[in-house]
Amino acid sequence: MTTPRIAFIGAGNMAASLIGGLRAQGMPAEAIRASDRGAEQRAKIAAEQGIEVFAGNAEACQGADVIVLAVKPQVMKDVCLDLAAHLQDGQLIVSIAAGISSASLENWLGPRAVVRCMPNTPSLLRLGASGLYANARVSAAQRQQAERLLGAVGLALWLEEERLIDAVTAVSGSGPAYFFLLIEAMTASGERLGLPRETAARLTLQTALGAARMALDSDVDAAELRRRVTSPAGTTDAAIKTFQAGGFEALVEQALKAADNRSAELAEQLGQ
Ligand SMILES: NC(=O)C1=CN([C@@H]2O[C@H](COP(=O)(O)OP(=O)(O)OC[C@H]3O[C@@H](n4cnc5c(N)ncnc54)[C@H](OP(=O)(O)O)[C@@H]3O)[C@@H](O)[C@H]2O)C=CC1
Ligand SMILES: O=C(O)[C@@H]1CCC=N1
Repeated sequence: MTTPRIAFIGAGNMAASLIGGLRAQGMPAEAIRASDRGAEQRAKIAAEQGIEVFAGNAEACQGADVIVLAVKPQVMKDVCLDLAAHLQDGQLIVSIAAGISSASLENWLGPRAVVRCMPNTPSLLRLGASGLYANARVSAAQRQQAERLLGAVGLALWLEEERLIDAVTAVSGSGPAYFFLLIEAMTASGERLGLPRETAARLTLQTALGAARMALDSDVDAAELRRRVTSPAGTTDAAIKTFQAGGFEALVEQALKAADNRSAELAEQLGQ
């Protein structure tokens, strides 16, 4: 397969993560371009990634095979309405915006092949996790292009139903922030228990990495791995009981439900 030419509309956090991952995977800088309304943002991504940047979104899309819409959901409608007249036949639209349906995108852009996906920021390290949904206009070749784009920066899993993108957003799109919160809290607690901050931070991070690696590589599930750490009436047991007494599992469920609801709410508010 020849290298598709990819245009990113919006060159913020997520575009930088995806572009960084694609570049690390060996995609040539010439195959990637980006537009952003901010001159500083354009200069930053051009310097970091060596790609060509544009102030105009339509200009960036000229000749692209794949157009990645990477602006905030709140500006997506205006961006699409401005772009609609400038798109070319056969271009694949890939949207990474939370809560913007493929139907809304087609309302604003006209009938288009649209892949909606929900990546996450570890894509920068090629450790991303994405869910993808293709509308009926997406060809088999375009499906491959989208899978190649997201697969280049980590795990890319297809979804049969678009509504499940909300759940992917709640689990893995927003997910890195939940782990960062736990890392922040464990580091601060370690420090309060007397460890130097740097020591607490390094122990926490290595533990997070080791636990994730073990869970990935193991043939038993996370619950069994947890049981193996937990000696009867030991230290882990004391900590886990404290988590559970505080309603940890119910809180996680509430938090993910809030993210899932917010994704659906954004679709309702911004999709008209
Ligand atoms: N961050 C994350 O972890 C994830 C984000 N997403 C989705 O990715 C999308 C982008 O998020 P994120 O990268 O965090 O956001 P950012 O704000 O970092 O990036 C968006 C960029 O688009 C620019 N922009 C705004 N309006 C326009 C316009 N009209 N034309 C061109 N560029 C414009 C913004 O400029 P300015 O700053 O001036 O507004 C900004 O530089 C969102 O839709 C979000 O839902 C999906 C998965 C994970
Ligand atoms: O917080 C957000 O809305 C975006 C979508 C997933 C991660 N960040």
